Formats: sequence, structure tokens, C-alpha cells
Amino acid sequence: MSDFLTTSGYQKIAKNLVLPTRCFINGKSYQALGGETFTSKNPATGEVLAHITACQSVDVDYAVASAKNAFDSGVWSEMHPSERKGILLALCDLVEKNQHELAVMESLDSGKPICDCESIDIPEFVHTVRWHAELIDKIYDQTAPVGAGAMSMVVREAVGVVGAVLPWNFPLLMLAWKIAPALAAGCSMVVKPAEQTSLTAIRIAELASEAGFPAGVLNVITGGGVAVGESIGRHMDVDMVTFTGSTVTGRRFLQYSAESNLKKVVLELGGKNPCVVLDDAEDLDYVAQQVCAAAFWNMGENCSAGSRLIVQEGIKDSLLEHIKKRSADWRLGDPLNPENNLGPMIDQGHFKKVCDYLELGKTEGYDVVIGGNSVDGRFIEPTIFAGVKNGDRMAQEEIFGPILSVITVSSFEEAMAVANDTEYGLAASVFTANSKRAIKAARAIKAGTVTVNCFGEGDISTPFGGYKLSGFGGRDNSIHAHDQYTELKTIWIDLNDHSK
Ligand SMILES: NC(=O)C1=CN([C@@H]2O[C@H](COP(=O)(O)OP(=O)(O)OC[C@H]3O[C@@H](n4cnc5c(N)ncnc54)[C@H](O)[C@@H]3O)[C@@H](O)[C@H]2O)C=CC1
Ligand code: BAL
Repeated sequence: MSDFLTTSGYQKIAKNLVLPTRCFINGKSYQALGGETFTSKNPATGEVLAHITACQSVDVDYAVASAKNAFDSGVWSEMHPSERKGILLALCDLVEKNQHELAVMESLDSGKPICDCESIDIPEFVHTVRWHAELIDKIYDQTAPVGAGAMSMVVREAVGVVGAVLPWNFPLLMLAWKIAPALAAGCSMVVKPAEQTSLTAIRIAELASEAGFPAGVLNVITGGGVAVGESIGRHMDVDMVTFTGSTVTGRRFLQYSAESNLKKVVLELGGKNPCVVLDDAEDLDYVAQQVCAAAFWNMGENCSAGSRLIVQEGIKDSLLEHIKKRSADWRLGDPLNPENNLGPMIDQGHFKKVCDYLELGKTEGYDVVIGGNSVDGRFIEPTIFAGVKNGDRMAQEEIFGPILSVITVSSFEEAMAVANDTEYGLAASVFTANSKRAIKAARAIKAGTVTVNCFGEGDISTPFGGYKLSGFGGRDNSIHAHDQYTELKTIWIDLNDHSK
């Protein structure tokens, strides 16, 4: 559903919303033992939304014990797959029933435009959970070709207790990408949302309980990165961690695992993704629209944002003219106004970081094609710097804001070399009318997803994750995500008659 209300309709919902302040453990609302709280603020206004319970390692112990008890009891892990599916589908129905309230909560907490919350985040949450729910009563285990003397079954079993540590840029959607395959596979979970955006994750745990999830299967624990995130990463009873966030923090989870129980670790990390436009690209207005979406969607706070435009010199000027026109599609302002599609930066620390890149652009003397300014101390204008060299900081560092660097190249070969000249490898887009060049480019670029003649991340049926510093250990989405929340077990049955 994506019919928008009016701004005043959303404001009315916002006024009446009851925002959760306690987390959700073992089927109940839970207050951290230490009694401390942290504040969640509206990034668009700075207003305090909620004082949320700040958990510590002792609370993590309780959440993990609850998840482990639930898992070991078999109440979820051994439930008939079609029954598990039914409960996951019931959660989806409840999310749809509460769509507007969840959308407003997400927008207030994260600064995301309400139009995106309504038309992308919530429908995609539901689609993701339904897809994995629908999968679990249709997949079969295998037998191995071991001859007549034995029967060998190769079966998949749920990993156990999964810790999910989440980022703030897609609070609901990243929650879905992690919980849908893990819960469908039969795992129990301890989820830590980012401090900036805890509200909708808590609300989803409440709705899950209402949908019939047994206590302890889905626990949401709130608090800081070190107090809660590290405690999950080092916990001896957590069998796997799935993480989305910065590469710096992602590396830490490998360390936590190595220094504890060698838990499985799946990391979905940063990106500095190229949009390559070759000189035979058709319909430059469409290309410009896609380039703008790649760079500015979700305020550029997107790991797969196309933040480097690599354009062949013959069409650069013409493409930039189209991009200037298309940038008018991006309207900045009150996230609760459904006409706006650019909200504020997530918090003041991040706002300052992105402002520093605006300053860097001026210091470096780049051509400012559009934007270049901050607005109201919270928002950043969509900004394009031309004349950037790929070795520059602007083209190498993940900014996580609506800033696009334009790098000009003279040939296909140079475009490929520049596209790959990054420590990241999450996503890339290529625009060309020549199908051979499209396929060659898609094969040449070292990235987990390469889209041709469009910007995107694939869909629920395609794996999402990165090469190089963009990821480790697995993928979100698709049947591959389901598989990674399972262990492979071989059961070997001797059929020989040993009595002779
Ligand atoms: N790949 C992506 O989707 C994301 C990338 N980022 C990048 O990271 C930069 C910094 O943003 P942050 O919010 O600080 O990212 P972060 O990676 O530090 O935070 C993500 C999650 O990790 C947790 N965390 C933080 N420190 C931890 C630790 N020592 N041990 C365990 N868990 C920990 C946080 O509480 C949060 O839940 C951004 O400017 C952006 O460039 C941020 C969020 C998402
Ligand atoms: N774009 C979805 C994944 C992420 O930004 O973290």
C-alpha cells in the first residue's frame, strides 16, 4: 500500500503515537537492570522523542539466555515449517494493519521521508518476510550419491541463536533482511537496533508477539555499540552474528568471534559505488534520473549509493545538463510532508561529517554543478562536484550523504580501471546501449551487484552483499540468505549387512 495521507494527517498520527521506551525480551517489555536511558531525537528538528532503556552486558546475557532457551526447547526451531510460516505471515498482516503508524514512527526516528517509509520501507519489510515465510515449506534436503552400501542425507539445521546488529539508515528494512531468513530457518534472535533508530524494531517485536511468536524467539535489545553490540559479538551462546554498518565496526565482529566461540559472522559493509556512463548510453534524461536516484535516494545514506559518476568525456557536458534538470526532482524539507523526498542527516555528528566534505570540495576547487550547502543545520543540499580525480578523498571515502563526484574518463578500459580503483566492492551501475560492452563491464567490475541501464539493488530473489571491504561471509536476501542461517549436517547410514 502506498497511498499517501496529507502532511496534517501524518502530523496527527505523530501526535497520538505511543513511542516505546523499553526493549522486548522473552516475550515481554523489559527495562535494563541498570536503569539508565539514552535519548532518541527527531533528526529533522532535534526534538527528544523518547528516553529508551540502555542495556548493558548483563541484559544481553538475559536476552541471549531467553533466545537459547527458546531455541533449545524446539518451540520454534522444531515447529512444523508451515506453522512457522503461518506465524510469520500473521506478523506481515499486523505490519500492514499498522502501516501508517509504523511509517510515521520510522520517519520521526530516522528522518527518512514519509513517502519512502510508506512506499518502500514498509511494503519491502512485508515482502521480505512473506518471501522467506513462503520459502520454508517448499525446500527439500538432499541425499548424496554414495552407492548401495549406505544412505547419506545432507540436511540443513537452523544455526541456533543469531545476533543481529543493525544500522540506522534503513531501520525496518535491514531488520527484515536479517530476521526474515533467520526466523524462517528456525533460529532464535537477539536484535540490536542502532541507538539512533530503535523505535520500530521494538514495535515489530511487540507485533511479533501478538502474531504468535513464542517468547524468546525474537528479542530486541537497545543500547550502545560497545555495551550491547560488543557483548553480543563476544557472547559464547550466540552462534552467529549478522551485521550491517561501517567497515570499521564490521572488522571488530571478526575479532570478537575469533576471541570468543568462532561464531559465524556475516558482514554487509560500506561502499563507494560507481555509476559508469559510456558514450553510447541512450536517453540521457533517463540516465540522469537514475544517476540522481543512485546518489540522492535516502539522502545518500545508503551503502549502495552511486556516489562516483564515471562518465566518458564525449557525453559528459550533455549528461551534466540533464542531471541539473533532473536534480529538481529532489525536494528537501519536512520528512512528514509526502511531497519531500530528502530528509535531514541522521544526527548532528553525521551532519558535521558530511559538511566537512562540502568544505573539502571547496578547498579542492571542484566545479560545483549543483548544491554545495547545508540547510537549517540538519539537511544537506543534493550536491555534485565535477573535476574530481578518482584518487582524491572525495572519490575514495564513503561520505554517506547526498554528494556525487564526477570523474571523467576517455575509454571503456579506463572506466573499468577507475570503477575498480576503490577498496570497496558493493554495487555498480553501467549505462550503455552496447550489450557486449554491458556484459563485459558487468563481468569486469568487482562488486556484489552490477545493474545495467538502471540503478538498483536487485530484489528479494537476488543476493545482496559485497566484495573486498564491502562484505564478508555471506549475503542478504535470496535463498542464499536462508542457507546461511543453517548448518549443513551429513547423516550417514550404513546399509551393509554385517552379520555375514
Ligand atoms: N553499510 C551501511 O549500511 C552503513 C554504513 N555506515 C557508515 O558508517 C559510518 C559511521 O556510522 P555508525 O552509525 O557509527 O556505524 P556503525 O557501524 O558503528 O554502527 C552500526 C551498528 O553497530 C553498532 N556498533 C557500533 N560500535 C560497535 C562496537 N564497537 N561493537 C559492536 N557494535 C557496535 C552500532 O550501535 C550500530 O547498531 C557512517 O558515516 C557510514 O559511512 C553507517 C550505517 C550503515
Ligand atoms: N541499501 C541497503 C543496505 C544498506 O544501505 O545498508
